[in-house]
Amino acid sequence: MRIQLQDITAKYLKEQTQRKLLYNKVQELRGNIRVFCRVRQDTRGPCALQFPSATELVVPKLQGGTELIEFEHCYGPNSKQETIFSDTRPIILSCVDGYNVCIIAYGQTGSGKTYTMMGPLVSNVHAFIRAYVHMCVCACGCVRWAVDLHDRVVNGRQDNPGVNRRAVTELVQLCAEREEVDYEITASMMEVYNEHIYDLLTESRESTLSIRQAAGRTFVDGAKEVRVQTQQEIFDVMEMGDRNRSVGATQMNTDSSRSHLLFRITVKGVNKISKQTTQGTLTLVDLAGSERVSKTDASGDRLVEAAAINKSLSALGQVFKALASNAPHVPYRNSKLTHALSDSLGGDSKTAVFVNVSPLETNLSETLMTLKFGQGIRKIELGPAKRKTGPPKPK
Ligand SMILES: Nc1ncnc2c1ncn2[C@@H]1O[C@H](COP(=O)(O)OP(=O)(O)OP(=O)(O)O)[C@@H](O)[C@H]1O
Repeated sequence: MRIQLQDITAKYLKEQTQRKLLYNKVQELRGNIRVFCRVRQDTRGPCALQFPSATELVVPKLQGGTELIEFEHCYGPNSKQETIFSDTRPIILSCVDGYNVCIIAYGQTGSGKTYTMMGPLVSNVHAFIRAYVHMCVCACGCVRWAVDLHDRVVNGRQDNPGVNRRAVTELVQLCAEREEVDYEITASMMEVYNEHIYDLLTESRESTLSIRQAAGRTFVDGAKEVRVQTQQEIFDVMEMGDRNRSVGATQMNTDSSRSHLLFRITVKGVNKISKQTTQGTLTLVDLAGSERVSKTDASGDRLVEAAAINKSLSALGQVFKALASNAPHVPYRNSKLTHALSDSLGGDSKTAVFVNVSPLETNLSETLMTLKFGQGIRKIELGPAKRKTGPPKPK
């Protein structure tokens, strides 16, 4: 009887390992780094881009003529948030399996990065007016309903969530489905602002965080890690950090994010039967907008911010370029952003990049620059990702 049980357990573990390897192989064949293009909706003018197929877009060139550009998927202005997430969903399972996964939104200021990652933000005034009207309408007894409605209106992100919330929902669900594994999930949230890393989960902005290396891993030292269990707990952490983010008005976007946002979820698993351990991370990155200083009319603090943003984005471009050319040295340390992401970019991880662009003709030169950046990343052929597993934990 005992031998029979051991046999079944061994068979089960073998099959489980084979499933993970097979799944990873499928992901690798599709590419460890995938680039998607999203063109935002903008009612201020017609869309200057065309979409001949799901993977192609045609852009007018500045000097005349057009250019056909290909991505893993091109999402037009009417694409829904759930469609945007559908291509990214499969790599979330890789994180649960013990790989580092990184999802990045890149693009010009106001091109829809935060919309893609977080979801729409209902402006405070708009939200207040709508909530007030609903409160009045509901004053005759349905207070509870009115309060619920108010909460939903204030946070449009709950109604039409972006990649971040959908990724969290998927991750929590996948962990729950694996009854044979005990998972410990922690969340941290940081921003890189003016080449300094700030912990968004602590209120003080007096101290900055530094990056360290230990046991072959690069990590942000001292970043607060919050133990979380449910989807709602992760959303609460996200909202807490989001409130502390540096936001400023630029001429291109009144709610412009002036920092790079890094939301990291670490998933540690211990298989109850084999005691094998895994550790994967899911890093969700909403980059600050790339912008031409002249166009945004930046001065003073905004100018300093713009210079720091452009410097770190160009460092990110250099990292992708080095990876694309298989260079022996990848300059991760050229900026705080790339240094903090070094474990999540490169051969050891799986990355999805959304290049966000505007549909308007007035933004064509930035759109072309963004698309070129995305094309550069597409050239990268990353080696097989390494799964982070550990020996069985002692009983
Ligand atoms: N696909 C979309 N559909 C409708 N509205 C959108 C879409 N994408 C963006 N917007 C709207 O455009 C505005 C700018 O978007 P968002 O703040 O996401 O840009 P961003 O790229 O994050 O800008 P920044 O780099 O300045 O932070 C917001 O009001 C947002 O609601």
